Amino acid sequence: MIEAVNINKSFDGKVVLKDINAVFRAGSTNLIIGQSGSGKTVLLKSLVGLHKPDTGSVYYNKRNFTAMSDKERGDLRKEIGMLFQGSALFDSMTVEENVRFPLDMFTEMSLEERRERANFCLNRVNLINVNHLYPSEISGGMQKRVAIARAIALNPRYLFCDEPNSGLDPRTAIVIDELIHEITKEYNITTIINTHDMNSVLGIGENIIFIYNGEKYWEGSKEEILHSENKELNDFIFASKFFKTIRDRL
Ligand SMILES: Nc1ncnc2c1ncn2[C@@H]1O[C@H](COP(=O)(O)OP(=O)(O)OP(=O)(O)O)[C@@H](O)[C@H]1O
Repeated sequence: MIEAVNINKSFDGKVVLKDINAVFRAGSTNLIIGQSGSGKTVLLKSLVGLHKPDTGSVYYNKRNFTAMSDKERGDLRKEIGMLFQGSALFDSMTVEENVRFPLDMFTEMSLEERRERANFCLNRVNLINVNHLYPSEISGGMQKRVAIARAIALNPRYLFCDEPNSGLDPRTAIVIDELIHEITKEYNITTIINTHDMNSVLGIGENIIFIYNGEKYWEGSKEEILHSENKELNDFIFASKFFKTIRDRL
């Protein structure tokens, strides 16, 4: 579980996050949604320690991350997997080397053990016989799977995903969402996902937080979101004609 308590963040006097309180549960896909510029990325970066909140604290399973020394924070980061926008694979490394990378960096495992673990993770995301290929030789959906395999290589307790299905066709996007959801359940990971994608919201939104102008305006599940009375949330989700039609039929 990750808790954000009274998080405030400004840049050059411009308030970007206002008193955010949120609980992100283990074994759940927790989604942060909101329009462009609402503060989702700044919140995600504040949770993971890439931004220091001006005030407020972040707790990882009751451990106060904000108050930790650099060394303690560094140790805790080994429990965190990250899935960046655009996969962020290393172009000059093969698929297997990409997945092995965190194991090479942060473990004392032998080469054989690291290769075994990389293969286990690649199998888990249904990638077989592509170990020797380079990222440019595989599809965008496969690149995302490699990035997921790399993110779970160290057995993370926490997984952060920034727009995990950006750039993918709708069908592949659903496959990637479902994979993240399955892995979250299987390993009881606290997963936090930044997204604009309403398909993700309705597919895997177990706990959804809606940010509007840096404030948390709404919180609920995918079952609740289509029935919300919150005007700003409705303006956001029903900006799409498709979802408006769905609501009108409910
Ligand atoms: N390092 C920074 N310095 C100054 N301002 C910043 C910085 N990072 C973000 N901001 C500002 O904070 C606001 C929120 O940005 P943020 O990237 O969190 O939005 P977002 O909701 O993630 O948008 P998007 O969906 O487009 O990625 C924006 O006005 C942005 O310009």
